Amino acid sequence: MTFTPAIQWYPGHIAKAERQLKEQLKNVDVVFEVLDARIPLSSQHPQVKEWINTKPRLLLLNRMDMIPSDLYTPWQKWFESQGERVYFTNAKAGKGVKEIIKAAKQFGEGVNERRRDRGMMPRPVRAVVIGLPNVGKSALINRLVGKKAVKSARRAGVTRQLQWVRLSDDIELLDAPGVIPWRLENQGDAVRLAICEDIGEASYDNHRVAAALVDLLQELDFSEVLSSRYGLEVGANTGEEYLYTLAHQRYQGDLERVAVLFLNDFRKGVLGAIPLEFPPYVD
Ligand SMILES: Nc1nc2c(ncn2[C@@H]2O[C@H](COP(=O)(O)OP(=O)(O)OP(=O)(O)O)[C@@H](O)[C@H]2O)c(=O)[nH]1
Repeated sequence: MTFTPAIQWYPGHIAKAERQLKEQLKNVDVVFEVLDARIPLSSQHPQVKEWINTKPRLLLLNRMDMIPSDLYTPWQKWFESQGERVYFTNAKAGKGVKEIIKAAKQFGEGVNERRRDRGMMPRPVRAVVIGLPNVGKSALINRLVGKKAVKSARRAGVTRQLQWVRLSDDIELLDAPGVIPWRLENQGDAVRLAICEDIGEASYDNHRVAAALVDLLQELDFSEVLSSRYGLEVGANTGEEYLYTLAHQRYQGDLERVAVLFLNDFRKGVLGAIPLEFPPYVD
């Protein structure tokens, strides 16, 4: 038996967020798009390319600490095969940040060459960090700026107003990240985004999302992390049955409590570095 999490989205908010994002994109030369390294495919928005148009974009696979390091090269190769450049970051610890600044400078040189060709004065390259809610945009901006300029929190949706920050003589950054709203037509993506908490104004049943995570861990051959953490094998159980049994064995049948505990364990990395997506096979 499979369960479809009841994920709801609010169209008015999505339209407003899209307008704000497009406005931010209009003002910059380079775009840093933050993806979740655990789900690099689901955390991409299909329309971003169209919105950015010809502007250079760097894909940042953030939360690199939450996947095994032997996946870095395969992902890099896969994205290269798609014509994309990716960088791995751990925005919390500040890993991979210098490389991004270097790459932005290179793009800036290109921008200024084109300006010079048109008889215009060179100026610092303007950049913006964009991504789905809670993927680590603010943490990354803090690292790029080098001080706690932007509030970063574990809860989705804390990002505030727009301002430029000078990173160096060559780079200016919008201190407010661009939040990408997600129209979730694809329920598979929706479930993975909900599991990783990379969602904004959405609501869902914790126990259904948690059950889907159990199913996914089993499908991806990670079910032993469950038995070692909770002392209960998944065996032939569905995710829903597993959580139900766990709730009755340990938590007086409190399914919601088990679901929240389990989702938090996954989201905080307590269960280990567990990727939920792998690079697709290419010939
Ligand atoms: N383990 C780990 N945690 C991270 C990383 N980057 C960010 N985080 C954590 O993820 C959570 C969300 O980070 P934020 O920077 O607030 O995310 P955001 O994308 O700005 O979120 P919104 O403002 O809601 O759009 C925080 O608890 C961060 O500490 C990372 O690379 N690794």
